Amino acid sequence: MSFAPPTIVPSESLAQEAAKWMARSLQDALATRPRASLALSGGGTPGPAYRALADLKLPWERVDVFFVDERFVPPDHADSNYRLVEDTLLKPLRLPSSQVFRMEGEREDRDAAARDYEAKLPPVLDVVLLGIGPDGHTASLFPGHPALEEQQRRVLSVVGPKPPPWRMTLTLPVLLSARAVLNLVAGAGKADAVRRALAGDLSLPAARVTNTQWMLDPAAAGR
Ligand SMILES: O=C(O)[C@H](O)[C@@H](O)[C@H](O)[C@H](O)COP(=O)(O)O
Repeated sequence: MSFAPPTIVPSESLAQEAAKWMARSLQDALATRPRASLALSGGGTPGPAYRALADLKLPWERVDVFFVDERFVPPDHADSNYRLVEDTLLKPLRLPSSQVFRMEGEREDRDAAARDYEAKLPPVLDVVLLGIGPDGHTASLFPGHPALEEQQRRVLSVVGPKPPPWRMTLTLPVLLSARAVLNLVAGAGKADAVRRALAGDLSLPAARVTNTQWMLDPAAAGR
């Protein structure tokens, strides 16, 4: 199976275009269902897209926010994906906590935290925002890690090479069953990983999420 052709967007409008893609996908889900689920990644790339999304008009009272992955740090830590999403999306929208399903990175028992998150996840996620690392990881699914082969568990705690090392992540079956998935990528440092993933190099975890639409800036598309 191959990917849909990537969308290439000027760097200055990447955040806005990603926000519009998320909004459209949420609207599509809400057209046929009472509520929609949105699962978000961390990292350095998506913050501006979340800020742009917060400015878009949507029936936010019908949207539930989930997480693709989380670092095992407290929610107010600078490395917390929750904190990123809180600062850029949840606070600007004043989204009530009843609509926010956080991965509990502050827990000592990491496996129990992952199992508890499985219980919170809906059967199918409507909209998922991913990123890719220069090594081809996506979510906190790293190249060569046994978590990549997981078929039963929907959420796992893993140790990865990207600091901070302890992570919680959705697994491939969850990502592959999602209704709309975007991989948002910026910068020349990702160009080689993007090229290899789009060419179907399955040693890259991002290449395994075959239902992904890619949105790249020209530097990330450079190879
Ligand atoms: O929390 C995380 O680290 C992620 O969710 C991770 O999968 C991220 O999307 C990529 O590493 C890209 O991250 P950057 O945007 O920082 O390059």
